[in-house]
Amino acid sequence: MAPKVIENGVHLILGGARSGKSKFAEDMVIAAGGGTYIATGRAWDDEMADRIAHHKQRRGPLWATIEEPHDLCGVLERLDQQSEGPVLVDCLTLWLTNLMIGEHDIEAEIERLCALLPRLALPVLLVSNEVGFGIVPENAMARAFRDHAGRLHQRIAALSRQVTLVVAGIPMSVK
Ligand SMILES: Nc1nc2c(ncn2[C@@H]2O[C@H](COP(=O)(O)OP(=O)(O)OP(=O)(O)O)[C@@H](O)[C@H]2O)c(=O)[nH]1
Repeated sequence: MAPKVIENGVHLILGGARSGKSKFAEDMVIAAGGGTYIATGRAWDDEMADRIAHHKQRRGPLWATIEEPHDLCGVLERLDQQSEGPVLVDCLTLWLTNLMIGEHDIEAEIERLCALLPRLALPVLLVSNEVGFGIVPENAMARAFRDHAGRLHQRIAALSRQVTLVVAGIPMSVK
């Protein structure tokens, strides 16, 4: 069950694929009367396009949606000047994937995000995939991704007011 009140500051929401992490975060924003959804995902094939259409339909009219695969910090900075409502970012791991594919400077982007988040007046919910529980991936890019994600989560968790791990649809409070 989602907490009824969204507190100021950052709330990191972790979970595996199809763990219910997005629904948990969305329910919190809906309970607060709506907000802005920042989608970092892209419709790279028909299956993802179907999923995105399903997500849009599920969210309904309480939301403003911004689709931004790379410049997450730029969008957050603009929103912080324009609105007061909660912002949900879904998800950090797709943002990392997009940065890796686009050969961006990942460490610099992580530094930029970690410097920005504590300065925001907006309540921000950050959804991300916990990818570190499995065996060591065979290919180098997957290992680099897993390592970037693990380090990013540690940095974000340290500055977050709340951290929740969603397991099989059940939110577990970590911080
Ligand atoms: N471009 C775009 N992407 C979206 C939109 N809505 C959702 N997404 C993307 O869809 C992704 C979630 O897709 P799924 O694979 O279905 O869900 P999941 O996160 O694995 O599942 P849960 O753990 O249950 O949340 C999010 O990370 C978003 O980036 C949208 O309106 N536009």
